[in-house]
Order: sequence, then structure tokens, then C-alpha cells
Amino acid sequence: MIALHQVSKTFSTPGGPLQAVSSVSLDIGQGDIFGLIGFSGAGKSTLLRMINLLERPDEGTVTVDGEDLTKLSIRELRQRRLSIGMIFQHFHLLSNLTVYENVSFPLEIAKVPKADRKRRIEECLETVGLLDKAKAYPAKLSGGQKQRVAIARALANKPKVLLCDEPTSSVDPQTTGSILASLKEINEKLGITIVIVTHEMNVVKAICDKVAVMENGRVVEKFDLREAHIVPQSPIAQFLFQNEIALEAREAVYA
Ligand SMILES: Nc1ncnc2c1ncn2[C@@H]1O[C@H](COP(=O)(O)OP(=O)(O)OP(=O)(O)O)[C@@H](O)[C@H]1O
Repeated sequence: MIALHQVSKTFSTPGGPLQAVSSVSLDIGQGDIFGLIGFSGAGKSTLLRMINLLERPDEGTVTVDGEDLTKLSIRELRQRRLSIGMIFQHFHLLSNLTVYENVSFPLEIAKVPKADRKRRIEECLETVGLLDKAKAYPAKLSGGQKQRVAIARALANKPKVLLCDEPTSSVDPQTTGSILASLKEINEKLGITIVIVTHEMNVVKAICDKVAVMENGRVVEKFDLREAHIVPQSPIAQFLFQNEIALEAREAVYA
């Protein structure tokens, strides 16, 4: 469903060029829930944003559903992006619109007629269990509910792919469970391919079929989590799978 072939991205910064992603190739299958894990600054978000060309790679190709997005015109790309939903750590809901209106927004952009919009909005809110909150404003919702509205909004145009950038990093562990359950359900019921950026191995273990571990802009290891015996080779993957954070002595940290 998604094929990244040798994609790279360098940003210009005041301190000089910064290579955020270096020659990454990845294949993500139809219906996969695929994790991208790594420490802060590893390049996970940049790689995710290259899948819908929110970041355009300097090199390499991005193929989604058989089509190389890097070859499309701006107008064609805008159209294709409708089939790639996205959610973010801080939800990005429009605070002056109700839940209903937030989910309506992408449908209006896609010029869906009003009568069809109503049905679709209700379907999406039903899917995330928030139909009863249709008239509420985001400020009245919990973090988990806000993220589920964001999921409903991302589903509005019936995407084939859902990109999730740290979807549970702003919420408590219990709420994390409810957001991941919603994602799992839409993957199973609707067959949507999901890519999740996270720095939490618990999230990966709870929901992902496969994971790529990133460090310094590169994918250092990939795992199929359905395999019985996973033996990480790289130090970072070993650390992440071990999933224990030990506080080091202050002298060691500040030395
Ligand atoms: N638009 C930008 N301009 C300049 N530098 C950027 C830009 N976006 C990302 N970077 C830099 O690229 C590197 C990779 O960032 P990225 O956000 O992809 O990492 P990440 O693994 O998602 O980390 P985090 O979890 O902290 O977001 C970082 O050093 C970051 O500061």
C-alpha cells in the first residue's frame, strides 16, 4: 500500500543543513498497523509526513496505492491526499466549531453535497462512539474524546491510509488505551492501513503488526511483531524492547 524508496530530507537551519531522514526504504502492506519508533529527533515525524508529501523528499519516491505521489501536480496531490487521513499529538481540532462541524470540514473541502455529508458525519462519529457529542465544542471534551473526534474527521473522506503522529503522547495511559482501541477497530472493520509514530514501545506492542526502529534519520531495524521470537540486534532496538528507563547518577548524566 505504501512504498518509500530511498527517501531523504535535509532542512536548512541557522546552524547549517540538517539531514532529518537519510535514504530510507520501507514497504507497508495493505491493512498493516505499522509503527515508527525512535528517540526524539530520529526523523520519525519527517518520514511520516513524507508519506502524504507534507514534507517533500529531496530524493527518492513515495508510492501510495500504486501511484508515485512525487510525480503528481499540486492539484492531483490535493485530490490524492483525501484518501490519506492524518491525526496529530495535539489533535488540531478547530476550537470555534462543534464536533459535528469539525468532521464536516474535510467533506466541505472535498465538495461533498450537504445531504451526503450529514450521513457520513454521523457514521464517522458513530465509529468512534461520539455521536452524542456532535453539538459539543472541543473545549468541553477530554483529551481522549478530542483525539477520537480527530480520528472521525480523518475518516470522513474514506481514506485508505491513516497517518498518526504521536497520537497518544498528550494523554494519560488509560486514555491511550481507548484511542488505540479505536484505531484497532477501524483497522479491523474498515481495512485502513495505519502508520503510527511513537516513542513508546507499549503503544507498538499494543497495536502494531510491524515496526521500524529509527535512529539519526535512518531505519536501523525492522520487526514483524507477529513472529514468536524477536531478537533485536541494534543497541537502540534492544533498549526500546527492554522498555525500562533507568535513572543514571547525576554525575554520569551531567559529566
Ligand atoms: N521544518 C524543519 N526545519 C528544520 N529542522 C527540522 C524541521 N522539521 C524537523 N527538523 C529537524 O529534523 C530532525 C528530525 O525531526 P523529526 O521531528 O522528524 O524527529 P522525530 O523523531 O519525530 O522527533 P520528535 O519525537 O522530537 O518529533 C530534528 O533534528 C528536527 O529538529
